[in-house]
Amino acid sequence: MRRILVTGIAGQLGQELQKTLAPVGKVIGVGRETIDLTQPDAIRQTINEVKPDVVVNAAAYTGVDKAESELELAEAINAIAPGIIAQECQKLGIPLIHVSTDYVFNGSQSQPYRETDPTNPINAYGKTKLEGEIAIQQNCQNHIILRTAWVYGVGGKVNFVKTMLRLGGEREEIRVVADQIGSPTCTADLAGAITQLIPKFQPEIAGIYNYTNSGVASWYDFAVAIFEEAKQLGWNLKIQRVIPITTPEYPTPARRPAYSVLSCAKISAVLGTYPPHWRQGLRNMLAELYTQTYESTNSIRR
Ligand SMILES: NC(=O)C1=CN([C@@H]2O[C@H](COP(=O)(O)OP(=O)(O)OC[C@H]3O[C@@H](n4cnc5c(N)ncnc54)[C@H](O)[C@@H]3O)[C@@H](O)[C@H]2O)C=CC1
Repeated sequence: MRRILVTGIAGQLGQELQKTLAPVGKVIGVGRETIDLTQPDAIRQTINEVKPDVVVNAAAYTGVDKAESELELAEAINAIAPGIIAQECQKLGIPLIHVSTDYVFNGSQSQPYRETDPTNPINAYGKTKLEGEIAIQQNCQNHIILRTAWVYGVGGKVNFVKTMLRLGGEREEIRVVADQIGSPTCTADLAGAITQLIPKFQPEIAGIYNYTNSGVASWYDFAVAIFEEAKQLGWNLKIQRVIPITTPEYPTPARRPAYSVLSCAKISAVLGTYPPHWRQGLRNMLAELYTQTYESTNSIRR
């Protein structure tokens, strides 16, 4: 049976991969305690001990704002570590599937970014992720770099959906940025795509791919949809009004691209299907989260 080493197993994507990858191989999931990506020797040692048939790198420094002041740490995890993983995969002759981001682009385009469009990150996180992509391309022939965006999942400790549900339970009114456009992407669909890619991998398909859910939204649209769908499920929320605001009205340490829609035509040709619409992904995620949240409350009551 194929052995799949997954880094970042405790992250929102990692947790989903643990579930979805089971039918295509034996998952060896490692978290920060087993393989600290700031330690090159630990990376080399773990890969050589596990002897995987494929590596999925789902670990990353994902604090977009904190990366502005912790550049060295972000670089170690997002730029240097992927290069070392890539070297080990190359030595073993195995494929590496690595997850990257829409933040490699500056967001000035008004049509979906294709894999070949010029990169130009506008924040520290995006720069470190781009450096990681380059390190992989230079060190491992059999790579898939999967760029995604606006990721959320049931397993995440913090993500936009969970933040909205918390705030929506506390407040009647909330202000959300309406001038940044992207495609909210649920980990279940992203992990599903990675799961499909693994058995299909051949050296001829190596390269960069975009994968997000279909359709576009602003953070404001996304928030409105979260509340609509959650209320339909019976979620207990106070929220009455979502107010659209502009990016300058919600200043953050890191700049964010205004437009980060990614074209998924290339990966759809490989998978034989387009990604589901983001609203469907959201509906599925909320249904699962609702069951988890309210089932555990019921069991406490009992
Ligand atoms: N969350 C998002 O909106 C987006 C995420 N991505 C990318 O998707 C991938 C998955 O991200 P998420 O699951 O959302 O992130 P996450 O923050 O939920 O998980 C990242 C994982 O990496 C691990 N990690 C951090 N530092 C480490 C270290 N020094 N050594 C070992 N492990 C370490 C963390 O413990 C965590 O489990 C990442 O490559 C991220 O850059 C891309 C676009 C958007």
